[in-house]
Amino acid sequence: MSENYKVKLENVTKEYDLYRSKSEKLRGFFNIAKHNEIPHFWSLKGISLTINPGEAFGVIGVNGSGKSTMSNIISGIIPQTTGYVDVRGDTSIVAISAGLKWSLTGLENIRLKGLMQGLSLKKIDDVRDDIIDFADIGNFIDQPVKDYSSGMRSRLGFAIAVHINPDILIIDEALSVGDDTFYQKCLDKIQQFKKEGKTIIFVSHSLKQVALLCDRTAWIHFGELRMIGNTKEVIDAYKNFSSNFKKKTAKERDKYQKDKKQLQLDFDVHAYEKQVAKEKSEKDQVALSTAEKDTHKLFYGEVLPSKMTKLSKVLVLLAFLCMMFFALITVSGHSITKSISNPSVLLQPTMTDPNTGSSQHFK
Ligand SMILES: Nc1ncnc2c1ncn2[C@@H]1O[C@H](COP(=O)(O)OP(=O)(O)OP(=O)(O)O)[C@@H](O)[C@H]1O
Repeated sequence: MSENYKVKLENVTKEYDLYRSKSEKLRGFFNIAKHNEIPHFWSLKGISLTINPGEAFGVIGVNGSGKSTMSNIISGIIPQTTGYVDVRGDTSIVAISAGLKWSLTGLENIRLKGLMQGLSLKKIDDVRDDIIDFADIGNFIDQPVKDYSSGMRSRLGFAIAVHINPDILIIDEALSVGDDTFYQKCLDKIQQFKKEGKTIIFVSHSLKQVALLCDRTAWIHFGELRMIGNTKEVIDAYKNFSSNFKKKTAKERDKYQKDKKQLQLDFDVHAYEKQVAKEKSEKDQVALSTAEKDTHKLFYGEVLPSKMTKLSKVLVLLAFLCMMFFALITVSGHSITKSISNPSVLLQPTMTDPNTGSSQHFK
């Protein structure tokens, strides 16, 4: 029987290349940069967790710990670097920085998000007024979103996300910029969602809001899952960490953060894969070679390479050579068959006589 979950992550990592120039970016894309030339940062270092249907799931952690990276991977905005991601149902994300197209008006954004979610134009028209009512941003609905305040963007983003009826609602820090009245309205809507048995992923620095809303919570710490479980227990452990951290001197705090970030720069995904395979082999009592094969499939089976592979490099080179060949044929004026049977004629361009139309070779 298949497991009953809404979201499953297994050994999910996310690597960012820290390019320092456009030429580095280009070389990075074509995968021709020298080994270790471009620094890498591992925003996630192997996250495994499941989120159950109908659960309100909290995600907490210090700034830069990887919370948004994880929620963006779950919502499909960015791909993982390795690992298995299974999301059962439509997701809708409300985040301060995601979702709305800034050059479009509020109304156009409603249509766009609705269409992207697979709603018919009729269904979008049906919910449009509810969204406008909920967002309560007056005539600004006809203005481009770039002219909105952050609170107004948050209102519209939240209103759209909850009215397009997603199976999984992801809220990433989006309640922190609204005023009190709107915040209460959002809380009521989230509670209604919970009652309807929908799944909610709630990313927040507000431990009070997480405690109020979430059944289970994950604490992400510098790219790793530090703790997962009952919300109160996780929040207590996090508060304990924070109060101990505050007791350290500024120098100690700085060193702690630098060391953790360095571990994210030095993370070796191949060593991690080997370690996962070894643990799998011991746990499932299977040969190491079998576990290594399974682990490799789990890590890379559903991941599209973001850089050029050897095969794509060869294909691009072939396409380039073909293009050059046909360009030379055009310039030389010889026929394709003649050029293929004797490519050296490409070096002897012909000249067409404008009176007779006949061609002659240049010597
Ligand atoms: N596009 C990117 N390129 C390089 N590094 C990135 C990129 N996006 C995120 N990061 C890095 O990944 C790490 C995790 O970022 P993320 O936004 O997921 O953290 P967060 O826990 O949501 O932080 P916050 O609480 O401040 O919102 C950070 O160190 C960030 O600098």
